[in-house]
Amino acid sequence: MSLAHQPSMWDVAEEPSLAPLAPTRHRLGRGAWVDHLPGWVRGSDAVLEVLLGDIGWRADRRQMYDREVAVPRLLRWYGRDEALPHPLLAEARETLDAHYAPELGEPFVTAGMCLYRDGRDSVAWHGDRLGRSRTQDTIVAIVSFGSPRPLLLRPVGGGETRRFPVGHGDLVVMGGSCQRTWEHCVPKTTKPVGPRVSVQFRPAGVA
Ligand SMILES: O=C(O)CCC(=O)C(=O)O
Ligand SMILES: [Fe+2]
Repeated sequence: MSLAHQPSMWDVAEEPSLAPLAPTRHRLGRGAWVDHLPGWVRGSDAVLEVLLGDIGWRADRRQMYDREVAVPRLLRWYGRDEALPHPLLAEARETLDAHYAPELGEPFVTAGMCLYRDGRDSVAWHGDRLGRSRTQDTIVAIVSFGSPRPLLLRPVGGGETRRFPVGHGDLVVMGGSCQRTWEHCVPKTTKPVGPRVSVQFRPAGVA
């Protein structure tokens, strides 16, 4: 066998794995906080490749006043009983469960996914307030893959905007009263950015 055909470490994509879950907590005020851990997932390329594949992404439309408009991102929802498309994501959910159980008191059950195809895709200012999160504290954990985009947060009713970069393999966790007392968004950008996939883990009854 010639040397040229021997597999070398350079040919083999890094196996995805998780760094120790030791995020930095940012207290936002009003009982809201954000935990941020850049680079939580190592070797994220293999996960991104699966997420950008044919996993059943849906283009939604919604009513906006008197017209129907395209939702500016693709969506995929994994309910309680559906296997996640990459084992690293199941491991991430288990690790998040163990870490946040003392505060959350219940497991993360669903995984909502958004695919931002380019800078024209976005999510407008909102809180995840469908369900119990409208009235109760909860935790939403987001793992990002692909091109970095910022997640912005601002207090409901106005105030200073906080900016958390969410890049390939980064973890951002919104907790406490964050969904009720703050809003978040991923703005559009005219910069040339590639696709980004956001994986949001939520407890039952929160959306
Ligand atoms: O893209 C993100 O990380 C945020 C998505 C989001 O806020 C949502 O789907 O509720
Ligand atoms: Fe959200």
